[in-house]
Order: sequence, then structure tokens, then C-alpha cells
Amino acid sequence: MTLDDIIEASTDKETLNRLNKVTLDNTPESATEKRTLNRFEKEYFESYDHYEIHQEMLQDSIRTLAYKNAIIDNKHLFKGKIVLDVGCGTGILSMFAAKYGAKHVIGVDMSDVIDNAREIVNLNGFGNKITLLKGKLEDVELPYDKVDIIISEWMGYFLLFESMLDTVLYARDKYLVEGGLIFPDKCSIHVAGMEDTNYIQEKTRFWKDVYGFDYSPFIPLIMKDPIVDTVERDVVNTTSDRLIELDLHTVQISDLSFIAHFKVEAKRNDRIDAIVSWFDIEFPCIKGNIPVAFSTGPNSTYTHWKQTIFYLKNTLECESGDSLEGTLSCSPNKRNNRFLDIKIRYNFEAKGGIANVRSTKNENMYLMS
Ligand SMILES: C[S@@+](CC[C@H](N)C(=O)[O-])C[C@H]1O[C@@H](n2cnc3c(N)ncnc32)[C@H](O)[C@@H]1O
Repeated sequence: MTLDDIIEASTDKETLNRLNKVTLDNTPESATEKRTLNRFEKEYFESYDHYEIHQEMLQDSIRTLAYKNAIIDNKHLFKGKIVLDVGCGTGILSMFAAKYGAKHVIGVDMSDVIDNAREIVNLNGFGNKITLLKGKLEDVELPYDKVDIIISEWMGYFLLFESMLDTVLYARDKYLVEGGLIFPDKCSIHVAGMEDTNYIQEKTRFWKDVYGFDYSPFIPLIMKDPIVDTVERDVVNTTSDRLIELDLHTVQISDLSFIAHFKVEAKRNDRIDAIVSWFDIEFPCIKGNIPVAFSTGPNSTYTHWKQTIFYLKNTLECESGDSLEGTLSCSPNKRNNRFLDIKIRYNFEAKGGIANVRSTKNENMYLMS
């Protein structure tokens, strides 16, 4: 009897147990041996071993309900389909897919949390519909040559931190049937200018007087760290611009190293201390319907991704209508490709009073680690 036959036949508890035995017995503990991982990869997957990080993601209801609603809205598309959950974690997306019609879901994860996920999936009665495989997606052997749908929650801070999208694209190219679906399938990164005088003053004050000593050489270094934090909407003082847009059906890994142009305009007389960035996500839907989507921007409900702030080298004294234009380049760090090297070049063109004094050009390098 093949795995497929068992799935077709499995309606009772006995076949359910048999299926799990077949999949577990025929599958080595992990398709990827931990000792083969380099230090960074080991640290990365270990960061997902513990339940707490999964609790944070599960409790992010904007995130988790978006997946649930996107699947429910597209029940007809999931019905009878083979689904691959890339980086299944605790199995939540696999269970949504199985509950709302998928014929069989394969969940893959390299972290030890998949051992808990197996128990959870069985406890909730999905042992006959969900097969969980431990290992790196790139190393596991799936029981199918092709799958109909890929679901994955791969997004990191600033969308691309962690570089997990590479794995989804690998899965797409290897396993997704022609015309198959990817949940989600569209995403974009956005930027705007913001005022954050308190942060700058607080940091500057601290480093200028550390128990009576001048530690100011640290000041430019702090400016190189992108900060992940919640940005209140009223400190955003420029228009926003879409930096990049990715269609998961066509994007290539090479596109994830990019230089993108942005241009925003000051909305009031104020100061611009930083560029705030966020991302938006959209799921597939049938033509004519409104897609399930969510934003991680300052105008939207809190998500665990918050926003990512890039402090500029100098404060820009802006008047309404002044423009801030530039480029943001981003690529995976050479030593650890889960980190991001980001460079922002900017040209601030003041229009109103003492325009030539206020106008300035500069650039800053950041390491997102
Ligand atoms: C952001 S979590 C999402 C977990 C779960 N899907 C959810 O929505 O709650 C990403 C998961 O993908 C796993 N992962 C990342 N890269 C992977 C790879 N190349 N192969 C297998 N698992 C991977 C991580 O271990 C982690 O558990």
C-alpha cells in the first residue's frame, strides 16, 4: 500500500495510527543532521526550538488569522489538494489547510519544535491528513513529486531578515505544480520619514557621559543598527513610498539583493531623524474578490514584526513640501546570509527658508543582525 492509498482510505483511528507509523518509521529522525549545519544555521534553527517564539507568533492574531481567513476564503481551492507547509513550526498552518479541505498536507521544519507539532497534530485528529517531516526543506524527500499549494510564514523583520524566502522559492521551483498557488503570494516594503528626537538625545546624552568619561565614538555605531520597535503614527512626518514589490510566483533569489529608489515629501515643519520601514502581505483570491491582506505599518494594528527604523547620520530640519529622495540597497550579509547589509543614500532637498543650509546629502550603512 502506498502512502497515497493510505491517505485515501484513512477515515478511522486505526488507519490514522498506521499512517503515522508508516511516515514516522520510513522517515529518519531528521533529513538534516545538526552537526552538518554551520554555526549560524545551528543558531538560527535553535532559535525556533523553544515554544516561546511560537507562542509569540501564534498570539499575533493579525498574522495567524490572515492565514486562517485566506484559507477559509479559498476553501474551494484547497479542497482535495496536496499542500506543502514550508517551515511548519507548531503545525498551525498545516492544520488550517487540513481542516479546510486539503487532501494531504506535508509540513517540513528543521527545528525541534516539529516534535511537539507531531503530538499536536495527532492530538487534534489530523494524523491521517498531515505528515510532518523533520529536516531542512532543501534536504527532505517529499512523498510527492509535486504539490498543488505552498503555504509558508517566512517573513522576518524588514520582510527579508532571516532570508527564509530563499527556501520558499526553492520549494516553489522544485515542488509547485504549474499553475499552483502560494499563500501568501504578494508582498511589498514601504518607507517614510519620522521624527525621533527623544531616542537620539537619550542615546547621545548617555554615550557622551559614561560615569564622567566621553564614550562618544559609540554614537555613530548605534546609528548603524536598525531598530525594530513600534512607531506611533503621529511621529511619521512625510508621505510614504513603496520601496519594492515581490510577486512570489516570479521573484528569483537574485532579486532579493536589490537597490531601490524612494521619494517622500515632508508633511509638516519638523525634523526627520530616521526612515521607518514596514511591509504589507497579500494572499491569493479568485478574480473579483477582495484578497486577505495585512500591513505591518504604523497606521495598522500591532504585529510582532513592529516596524524597522533606520536612523540617519544627520537630523534633517524639514518644512512642509521638502523632499527626501534616495536609494536603499539590501543584500544578505556574506558571513551570515540570514543577516542583511543595508545601505541608505539620501538627498534632502529643502525648498522653503534657508533652503541651501538645510539641504543635504549623506549615506549610512546598516547591519541587520
Ligand atoms: C516564522 S516560523 C513559522 C512557523 C509556523 N509556520 C507558524 O506560522 O507559526 C518559520 C519556521 O520555519 C522553519 N524553517 C526556516 N527555514 C527552514 C528550512 N530551510 N527548512 C525547514 N524549516 C525551516 C523554522 O525552523 C521555523 O520553525
